[in-house]
Amino acid sequence: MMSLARTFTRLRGTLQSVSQAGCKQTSNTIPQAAACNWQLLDDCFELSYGGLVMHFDYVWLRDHCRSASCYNSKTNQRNLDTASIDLGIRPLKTRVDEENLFLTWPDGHVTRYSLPWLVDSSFKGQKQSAVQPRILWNSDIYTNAKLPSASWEKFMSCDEELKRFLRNFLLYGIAFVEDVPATVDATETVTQRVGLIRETMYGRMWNFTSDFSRGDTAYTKLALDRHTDTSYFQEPCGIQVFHCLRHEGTGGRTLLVDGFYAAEKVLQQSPENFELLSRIPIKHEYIENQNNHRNHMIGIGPLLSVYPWNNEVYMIRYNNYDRAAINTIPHDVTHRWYVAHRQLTAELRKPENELWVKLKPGKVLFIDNWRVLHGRESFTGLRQLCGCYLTRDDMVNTARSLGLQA
Ligand SMILES: C[N+](C)(C)CCCC[C@H](N)C(=O)O
Ligand SMILES: O=C(O)CCC(=O)C(=O)O
Ligand SMILES: [Fe+2]
Repeated sequence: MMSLARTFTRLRGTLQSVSQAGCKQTSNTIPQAAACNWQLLDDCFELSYGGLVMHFDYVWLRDHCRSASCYNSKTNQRNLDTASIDLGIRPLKTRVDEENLFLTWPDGHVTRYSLPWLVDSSFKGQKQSAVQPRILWNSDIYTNAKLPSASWEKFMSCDEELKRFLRNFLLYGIAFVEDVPATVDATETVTQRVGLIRETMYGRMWNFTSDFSRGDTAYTKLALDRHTDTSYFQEPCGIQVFHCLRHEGTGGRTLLVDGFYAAEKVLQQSPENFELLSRIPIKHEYIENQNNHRNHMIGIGPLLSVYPWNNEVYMIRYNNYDRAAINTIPHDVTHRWYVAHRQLTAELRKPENELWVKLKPGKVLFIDNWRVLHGRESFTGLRQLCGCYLTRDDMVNTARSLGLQA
């Protein structure tokens, strides 16, 4: 027997058309309405609008009803119990005007969707643009952009200055504030404009020298190759803040490399390698048994975390020091993974991709630890570095509150 839904197969309409349940096939062609066409397909609703052909699942459409009974617009939360929707639901009536789509459901409930909202909320609309617009850089691109540092006084008092800073930070993954008093307190104050401090086993604010007070190479005078921090967390810290309060000696420059620029090169040259890096979960580990610090952290995730619908990278974990035994894949895949890792490493190590800066008292560096790798040159003498980690959610939250896309 033909289901009721089947009778709606290929019902179609255009702007201002009204189709009735039971019409086997309707096709309206109002000339001025070319901008909006719709069609009730067997398994989804097809909408052509704003230059896009979009497909909406019927359950999705019922689930996204923003009427007062289905959605609390004061709290912006769904009231509707999604599990109560008939999985075979179809609208009985469809109507479109200049700005909206109206669907009438079998129980008489009417849902109104604004057409631009449907575009924003559709899969096609999402695929059209990056979740996070970025400018990928090598040393020349970054240097030629001549990005101004923010200045402490203005940064603390003026939202426009904070907005400029965050816009650059979101685009490039690094940003500086200068003229900050060379104290831990002022460093903490400056970070609080951006987001919330993420306390870890290293503390809230840290202030360290090469005294090996903790069981990690960071607490020595040795060079550190490019890496991301806390790759051994299930959710690595979003932002790293560095403020060099003191250095009486030589060396100790900071190395910065855009991990997404390197990942993009891998994608262009070898999609298979990119796929291995984005699909294969790898463990990172932090084991500390020293000076009464006992920690064992394990984080599992691919080197490149990507959105599956567009391959956009949103996080890189790259820390060869902290990478744990690879036991998540069989040996043949392991070998292919090493080939892919070698290609990513070669890109990350190209001298033209390296940005070297000497941190000085007063100059606070913010690093997107999900994107930009850092390292340091070996050094001599007393060097004191303070800083903290910040949560990424709260940084983008601040950015959104200032009207930035993030
Ligand atoms: C920044 N601070 C000195 C506190 C900690 C350094 C942590 C270093 C660790 N190997 C990692 O890469 O996560
Ligand atoms: O000493 C430095 O400049 C950075 C060391 C480091 O990588 C870290 O603390 O995370
Ligand atoms: Fe580090």
